[in-house]
Amino acid sequence: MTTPVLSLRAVTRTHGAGENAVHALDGVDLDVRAGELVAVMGPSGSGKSTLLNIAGGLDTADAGVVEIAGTPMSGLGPKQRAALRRREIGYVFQDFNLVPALTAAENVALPLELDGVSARRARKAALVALGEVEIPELADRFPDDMSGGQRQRVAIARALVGRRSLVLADEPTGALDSVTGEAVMGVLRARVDAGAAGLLVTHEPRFAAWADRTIFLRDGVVVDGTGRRADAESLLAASPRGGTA
Ligand SMILES: Nc1ncnc2c1ncn2[C@@H]1O[C@H](COP(=O)(O)OP(=O)(O)OP(=O)(O)O)[C@@H](O)[C@H]1O
Repeated sequence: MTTPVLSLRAVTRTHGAGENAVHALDGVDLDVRAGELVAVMGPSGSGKSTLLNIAGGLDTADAGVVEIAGTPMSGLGPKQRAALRRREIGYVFQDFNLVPALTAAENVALPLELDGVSARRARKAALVALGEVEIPELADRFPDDMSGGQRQRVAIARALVGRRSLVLADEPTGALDSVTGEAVMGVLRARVDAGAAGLLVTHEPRFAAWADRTIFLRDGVVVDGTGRRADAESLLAASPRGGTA
């Protein structure tokens, strides 16, 4: 079997300390392979965003191992980690995180330019990505002059630009009407079918149905259908699309 693009083993993350300690993740095992989209569901506060942040190198685990394409995150210094994030990982945030002073194309080109790609090549790649999310005509428009759905598409184009191998999406359909939400899922699914690995946090079963499998978090633990801690083997094996781990 190929090396997973994302691999988590016994990952634990506690926020705060002492009486206020919150075990946001408690012994999580997960593999996501190229061509696979995994949905993460669970109640508010169950650790979904923490899982995504750790998978994307925005937060670090207290214990356990996180590997991106076989490279342990813990072995990288801050600069190497930032470079890995920019090159390999696309992240769609709940609140878009677009830079208001930059146009759509400039927002999308930004991660490439930060990585040393020339402005011309970065713009070209940004226009391709904006075409993929079907808003090429908005390339020179600023975020404040767009609808929520259009802004979300820009955010997705930014996560997809430059062929990232791992796409992490935290409620990417959150602010959208259902038609636009389905379209966004279609874009994400297409990129995964083209070879990326995808991890999607969603509250909505109809969006999770686009995934190859769904894992459920409760109080920082991956649970099975009965609410008990899921055994690692069932978690690491892919099941049919829309199936549960
Ligand atoms: N920076 C932080 N400091 C302290 N506690 C935190 C921090 N970030 C998250 N938590 C706590 O960790 C737990 C998991 O939070 P997380 O945001 O990962 O949950 P979630 O499942 O994404 O929730 P939601 O669906 O509401 O976004 C929660 O109890 C939360 O209050």
